[in-house]
Amino acid sequence: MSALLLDGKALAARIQAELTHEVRSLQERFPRPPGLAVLWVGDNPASAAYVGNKNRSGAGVGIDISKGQHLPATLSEAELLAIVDELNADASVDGILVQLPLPEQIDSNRILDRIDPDKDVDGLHPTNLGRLVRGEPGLRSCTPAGVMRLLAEAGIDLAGKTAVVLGRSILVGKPVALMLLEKNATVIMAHSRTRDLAALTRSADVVVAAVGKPGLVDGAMIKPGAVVIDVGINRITDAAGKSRLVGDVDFASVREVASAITPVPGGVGPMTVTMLLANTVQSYRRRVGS
Ligand SMILES: Nc1nc(=O)c2c([nH]1)NC[C@@H]1CN(c3ccc(C(=O)N[C@@H](CCC(=O)O)C(=O)O)cc3)C=[N+]21
Ligand SMILES: [Mg+2]
Repeated sequence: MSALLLDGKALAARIQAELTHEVRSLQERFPRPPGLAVLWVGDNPASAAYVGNKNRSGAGVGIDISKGQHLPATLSEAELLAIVDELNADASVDGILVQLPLPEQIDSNRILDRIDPDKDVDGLHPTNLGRLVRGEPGLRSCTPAGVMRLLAEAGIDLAGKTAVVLGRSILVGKPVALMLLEKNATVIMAHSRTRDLAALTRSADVVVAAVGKPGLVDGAMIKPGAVVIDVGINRITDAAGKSRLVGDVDFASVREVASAITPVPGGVGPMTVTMLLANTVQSYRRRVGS
């Protein structure tokens, strides 16, 4: 058996086309475009591809990305707080995303706490995380939202299924576990201290890997017919000395066992960017009163 490929790139393109249309028709009534400000501090290479992709896609759907900034690695916390304050007060900005990780002189939670929750398109402000825990609508983290959208579009029903989430980060593991729970999955959160990970993953109908370890999940750890979502984005140098992007899942062995699998690249990554744009449009609608 070879698993169905969950094509995030194709789905992202479709949703972005819908967003483009939506933005264009909104602009017939509201003159200003949606505005997204991405703040990237320092030169973390993991962020480079993401920022580039967001800028291209954002501009593509008609979002104004001009308030974004690439800031020096030596920036102080006070300086970053001041920039967030300015963006909070700027009526042309609907979404603010502060790229993580931040340099060590900056406390990321203090920055995230400062973002206006209604502009928090990354869904990381305590108010938006609280709404998620409560099951209320609100801005939701982009990667988890992208995972859920991929599952929904593939018609994968989660009710009563056992879902194992690998990784407990605030960016992915914790929020995706809550979203799976909201769809009535039985959710198990595994992490670096988990004993006998393979026994847990072999019991799972759905595995979401979000750890950042290439090859962590292989075919022997997967129950035949399970759905495997690979959130990992790892840049490695392969045997031929070429740099390439791989996930946390050993794609070759898992695809022979799973019923559906996301590739890396072209799976969850493009969906993350797309959910960010969707959140920006959602925030824009709210702010212009539509
Ligand atoms: N506040 C914050 N929110 C984030 O959501 C966030 C962050 N910080 N810091 C960094 C990570 C990483 N991340 C990616 C998103 C999309 C791709 C993506 O589009 N990947 C493409 C390929 C990109 C390439 O070719 O390099 C793909 O998987 O097909 C990658 C990485 C979001 N992150
Ligand atoms: Mg962990």
